Amino acid sequence: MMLRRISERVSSSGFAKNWILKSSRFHGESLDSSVSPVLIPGVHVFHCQDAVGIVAKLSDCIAAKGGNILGYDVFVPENNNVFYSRSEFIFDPVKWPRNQVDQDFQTIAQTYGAMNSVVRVPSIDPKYKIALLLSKQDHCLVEMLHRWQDGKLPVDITCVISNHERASNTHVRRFLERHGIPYHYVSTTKENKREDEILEFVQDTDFLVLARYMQILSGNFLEGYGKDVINIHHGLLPSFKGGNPAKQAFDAGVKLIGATSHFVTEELDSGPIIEQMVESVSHRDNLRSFVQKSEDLEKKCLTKAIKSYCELRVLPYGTNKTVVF
Ligand SMILES: Nc1nc2c(c(=O)[nH]1)N[C@@H](CN(C=O)c1ccc(C(=O)N[C@@H](CCC(=O)O)C(=O)O)cc1)CN2
Repeated sequence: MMLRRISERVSSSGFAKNWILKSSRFHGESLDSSVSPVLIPGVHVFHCQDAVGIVAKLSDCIAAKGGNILGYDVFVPENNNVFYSRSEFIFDPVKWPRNQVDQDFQTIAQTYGAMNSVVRVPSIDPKYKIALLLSKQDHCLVEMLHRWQDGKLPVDITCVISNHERASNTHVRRFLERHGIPYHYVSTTKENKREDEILEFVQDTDFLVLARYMQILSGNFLEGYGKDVINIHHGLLPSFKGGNPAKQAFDAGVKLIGATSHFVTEELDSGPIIEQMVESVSHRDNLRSFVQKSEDLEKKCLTKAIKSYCELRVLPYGTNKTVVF
């Protein structure tokens, strides 16, 4: 399943929510780095069959190497004998070298036959490499680029691919050129979606982001790519799948509109949901305000989903759901 890819990646980088620690020291310690260690943040996510003592084992693994847990989320669903956890901790990489962190957690993962066990140390591990795909509208892309530029999106953007051409003097093209990010115009037709060429461009990425890419990706493409693809749908799924969800919602007389970020599966707009955002609408709204409100929601929804994914907050749950810590 697409979501299993998360567990296949040992590391990536990103920042734990609400604190970005370049380094940290325990209270009362000397600031002289030759005396007190520089502590760096790490994140670990774990998914296995439920059993007694998992939290004790995982927290002892961190404490035994002098690590200090700053946050710990656990989820054990009702009537489902599975265990999910996500821990945030700081540690001294001199006392607990990066590869040893992986080995120590892997030993526990083997003990429990874990389905997922992934560690990430933002200040050491390479950032996720992503490619962005879009069609005509570029408001989601621009939002992603600006947040990336502000350092709020811990990724490396390897390229932008679009089935719509953009002149070299446009804001998007000028921004990409300034940052050395290639723009690939891959025109598509109903008969030829040129997926092989797109696959070539994205082979070296960790995951893909569809930022209003209005072409349905084939099962062959998704299988050939073999890693996660995240989409933003400008509607509140599962309602209003497909094209023009804002118009569908307007015609339906809804009082809430929304945006949904989800994993891409072969079936259109049906993959596991990662993030949703909503806003009230009323009889005073028209189609234009529906579209404007939807676009504002989808920009925020997509960037929050990507940030959560990069921070290892998103885990597969059941057949078509996610746990988002
Ligand atoms: N396999 C998948 N591919 C894509 C998904 C997905 O969930 N699974 N999400 C879409 C994005 N999308 C809505 O969010 C969407 C994209 C395209 C269409 C559509 O009807 N496209 C037409 C062509 C439209 C055009 O050329 O302008 C089509 O492909 O026939 C609906 C919804 C991205 N891909």
